[in-house]
Amino acid sequence: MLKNLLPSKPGTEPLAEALKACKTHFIWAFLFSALVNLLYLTPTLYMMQVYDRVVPTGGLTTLVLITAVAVFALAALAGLDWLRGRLMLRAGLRLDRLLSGKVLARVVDLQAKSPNTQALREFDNVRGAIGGQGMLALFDAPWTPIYLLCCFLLHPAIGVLTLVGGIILFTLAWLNERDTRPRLNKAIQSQNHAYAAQEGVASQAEVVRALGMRQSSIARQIEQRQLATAAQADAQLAGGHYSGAIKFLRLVMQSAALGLAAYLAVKSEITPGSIIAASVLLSRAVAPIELLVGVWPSLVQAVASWKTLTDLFAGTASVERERTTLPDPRGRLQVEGVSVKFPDTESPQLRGVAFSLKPGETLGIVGSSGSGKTTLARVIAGALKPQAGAVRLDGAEYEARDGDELARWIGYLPQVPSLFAGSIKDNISRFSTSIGVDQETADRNAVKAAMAAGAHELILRLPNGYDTVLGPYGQGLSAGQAQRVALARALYNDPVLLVLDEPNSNLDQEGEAALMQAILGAAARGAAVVIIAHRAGVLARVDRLLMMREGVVQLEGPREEVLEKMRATAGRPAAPAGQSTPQPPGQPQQRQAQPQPSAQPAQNHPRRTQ
Ligand SMILES: Nc1ncnc2c1ncn2[C@@H]1O[C@H](COP(=O)(O)OP(=O)(O)OP(=O)(O)O)[C@@H](O)[C@H]1O
Repeated sequence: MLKNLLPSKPGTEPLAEALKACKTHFIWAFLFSALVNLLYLTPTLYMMQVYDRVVPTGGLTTLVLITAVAVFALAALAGLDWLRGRLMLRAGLRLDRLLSGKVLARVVDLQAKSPNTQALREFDNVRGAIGGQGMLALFDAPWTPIYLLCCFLLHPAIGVLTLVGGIILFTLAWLNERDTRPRLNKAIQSQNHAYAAQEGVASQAEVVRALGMRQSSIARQIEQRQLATAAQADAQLAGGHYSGAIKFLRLVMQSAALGLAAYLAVKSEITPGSIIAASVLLSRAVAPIELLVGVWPSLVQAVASWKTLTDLFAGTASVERERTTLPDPRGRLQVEGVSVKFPDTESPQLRGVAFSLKPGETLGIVGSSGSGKTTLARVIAGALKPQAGAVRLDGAEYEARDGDELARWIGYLPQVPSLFAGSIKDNISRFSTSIGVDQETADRNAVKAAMAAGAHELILRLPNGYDTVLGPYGQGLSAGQAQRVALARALYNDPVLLVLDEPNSNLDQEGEAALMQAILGAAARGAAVVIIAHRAGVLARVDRLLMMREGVVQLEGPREEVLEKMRATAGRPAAPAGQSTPQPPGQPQQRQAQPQPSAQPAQNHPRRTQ
């Protein structure tokens, strides 16, 4: 089991290194635990001395002496116990310092359908178990055999009683583990679902209110919460039966030890001092088992959380790969046979998409809803990793550059602007002052990007201009304003590749003109620009057009040639029900089912890919 817990898969190195950095803390805490457990024998030995030496002889000097020694030993015990607790707490804090940033980075990098946004909570579970009683209980466990040996030394009968009792207790602890672990795992899962649902509703509270979904969302949350609390209660009840039985058995064993020792003392097989010592020794021998049963739920939760973290790190292995520093790219984009299939879907959303773009060229991507335009934009922006194929910038695969270094060269305006809580200037400069860029440089570049996006005047008209602070999710701007600020953010630091996903969906005429200027400006300085648009205006001056259909590139080539093909295709017989072909940009939408483009194989320009 321990072997499974040690992170060995590629990508989990930071976890292994963090554990290694805390190794000294663990070793010292373990050694101190050994001393603490030895010193726990003090009361036993003290009692034996008092009953066997002081009481029969009335030797008060001896009493003072052994009392002084016992007090000293107990003080050392308390000190060492405090020290080992502190060491484990420090180990937890060190883990936090070494790993919390990396955990957050991995969460951001995770490509899964439902990223584990609770990874930090999972990490806190692990830290809590290390800094709390859980690990100390594990360190105490190996001392059970030592106390057992002491019981045998006292008298074999007392040893046998402790051994039999220990075996019964151990069996109960094992049954407890077997019964409660699946219940606890189920409880943890339901709890995570309930928290995630609650966060989802809280972040969409306005929509929930406006759509009159208050009662239904509360009912759904209560249902999930009830499932979670029922699963928790079930696990607690199952654990409670065992801990109750264990406590009962321990008390019975303690009394049985007293009785047996008294009988042996009457028979003069042990000294009277050993009577109470036998009971104390027995309870020390079984205490770690009882303690372990008590902390078991938190240990199980910590183990589950550790496994989740290991999977998270293994699933994002490429983040910390060593990479050769490459020259600055110029903006030559190559998309080679890219395929994407989202988890839990039947067929791929992108299939063998291929095209290329030179620096300074502009490409418009069109296609009906759900044809895969946004998915392709996400792949080109480096936000989504394709399952097959490659995307290259100046010949180098995206993977060849570190994620942040790659993002430095790409400007991305997603379909939903996705601004963050913070000032407008921080949003435009991508919060770069938080990673050491000086404020003056960041401000200068933010203003430059806003000017390139034609958003400078608009921002100056806001109540606090560039210092206007946005709320969570960038609240505080109109949809059009947000889109223009997000365009400025995309243009920050003059990226060589610009990916704009429906950049004009919320813009007025002035905004659209500014957008056009920004696109032409970026192309003029040599950036490759990819624009996805349903509305024709912004595509009027692109160099090339690419038409998507059901995840496949249907047409691709110089704008006029593709338009001609689309017009020609639009004159063909109607498509089967449920399918539609987008109109050439700039043409009015037809009322009837749209005609299908022909399925002829590709010929010269424009290219046709199936
Ligand atoms: N996270 C996801 N999980 C599963 N399927 C997804 C996911 N995102 C998108 N899809 C599916 O991928 C397909 C392509 O979606 P995409 O958003 O790329 O279309 P689009 O062409 O941009 O549409 P629109 O013009 O409406 O924005 C759709 O069938 C959609 O249902």
